[in-house]
Amino acid sequence: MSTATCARFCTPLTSGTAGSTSKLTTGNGSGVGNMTSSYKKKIPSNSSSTTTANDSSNTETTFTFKLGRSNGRSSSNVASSESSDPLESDYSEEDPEQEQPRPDPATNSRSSSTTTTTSSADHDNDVDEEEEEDDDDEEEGNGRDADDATHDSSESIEEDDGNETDDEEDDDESEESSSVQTAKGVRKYHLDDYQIIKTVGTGTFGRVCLCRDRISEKYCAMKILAMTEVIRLKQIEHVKNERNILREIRHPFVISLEWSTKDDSNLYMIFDYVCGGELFTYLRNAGKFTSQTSNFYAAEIVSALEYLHSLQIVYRDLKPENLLINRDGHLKITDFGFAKKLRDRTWTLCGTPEYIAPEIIQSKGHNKAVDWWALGVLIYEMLVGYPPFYDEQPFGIYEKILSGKIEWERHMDPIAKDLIKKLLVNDRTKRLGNMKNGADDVKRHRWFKHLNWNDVYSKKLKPPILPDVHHDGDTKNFDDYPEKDWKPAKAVDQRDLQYFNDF
Ligand SMILES: Nc1ncnc2c1ncn2[C@@H]1O[C@H](COP(=O)(O)OP(=O)(O)OP(=O)(O)O)[C@@H](O)[C@H]1O
Repeated sequence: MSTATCARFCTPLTSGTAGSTSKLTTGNGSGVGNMTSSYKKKIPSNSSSTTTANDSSNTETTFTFKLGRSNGRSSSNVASSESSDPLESDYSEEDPEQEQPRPDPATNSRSSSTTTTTSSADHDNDVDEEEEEDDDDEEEGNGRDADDATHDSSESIEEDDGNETDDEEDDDESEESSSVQTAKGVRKYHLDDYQIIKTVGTGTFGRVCLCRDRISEKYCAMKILAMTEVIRLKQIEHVKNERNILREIRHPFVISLEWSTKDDSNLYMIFDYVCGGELFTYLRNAGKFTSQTSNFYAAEIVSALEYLHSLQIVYRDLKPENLLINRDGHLKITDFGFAKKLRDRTWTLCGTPEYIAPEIIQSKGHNKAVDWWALGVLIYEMLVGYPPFYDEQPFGIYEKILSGKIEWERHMDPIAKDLIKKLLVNDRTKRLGNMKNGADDVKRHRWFKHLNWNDVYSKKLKPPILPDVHHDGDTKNFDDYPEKDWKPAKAVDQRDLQYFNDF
């Protein structure tokens, strides 16, 4: 994500009203326009065939949506809270001009994002209904998810986080000085250890910079999130989830969090620097990938999803923008801002319109199955060059997702097509990856039959693309962001700082 405007938008998903744009400028957005135009050209005006791949449930759900700037790259969505917290009340901004969805299949880039939530009444109904039909639920416990719109306040966040991933000892230490982190047991970290070199990406709340660790001399990426923005956009829970989950995980195809801290204005997360840039860029430059190339990336994602799901973590934001290519050509999944540790289904509507699963739109509660749906969308997009459900407006995208109709290219690899069809099944109890054999069903699909999955995990497969980089700190694969655009974030007061006590 390297766009000028906010990459995440929140929209309450409630009956009958239309939301509007919330424009959040955080950078200059250079380098995105080309992507947009090449994407536009690739949206077909008609297709060779259309099939219905699933049970195409009807829905009478009406929703509001918030429009952001279309720029060829999708914006992530965030879940909006219906909390009465005054800190959160100014988030939505009305824009009557944007009220009507205007589906136009022949145009444009990936749509901007939305954020939606559902009413508590709906949730209650859904719980009963879904518990009967979803055979994957039992293993995820009985607790109602803290992302439920009615519980999406900062209070519930803290309760949730405390039970799930927090290490109290670490929290105390980082709170005191923001210079000590004991997870590795050997080093005292301090922000001054990091020399900021250059901005390589922007996000909803701030930016990601290339840094040099003065102690180890390693390059790393520092994600800087302005606390005022995190609070204003009601993303306290998601940001804490992100940090807590990242602290828990380690996998070859998942970004590694080295350290995190805060001061009185920003939250900081230090990651390995992945110098190859986003898969999105390579895909847009190539137009589409071969079946072999798509297979390679899909296999690494399957390996990562299997790992995350084994920890009851649902990722919820799979898309080419969040897949970085390392210098060795292997993937690193980044941006765990929507990741969620499951105890049961979760209800918050978040994700990116083109990648959202039907059960999210229908507010049925959702679980790991949403990641397998998104994998189907991703494989399609890699092979075809654009996503299977496309419209200028999120509303139109949602309609297409729910219709279950997929347009297929005539010359598409039939085995890959078969896998996509089995992933893009509306009924999640019949979706590959979400049935009783879990990820094994995906791994055993014919499209992957040539693979040794241990070799995949051990990075023994030959990467199809090696990024053009000259050294580990090379930034040529990232857009340029004028550094003078950045103003120091405002310090938050003591009361607001408490929201981040355990960060
Ligand atoms: N470890 C990394 N190495 C190199 N670049 C990175 C790294 N992490 C993030 N980036 C770059 O910065 C961009 C923004 O990162 P990220 O998506 O994590 O931020 P975000 O604030 O969560 O964004 P969003 O608001 O879109 O969710 C990425 O798309 C990527 O281009």
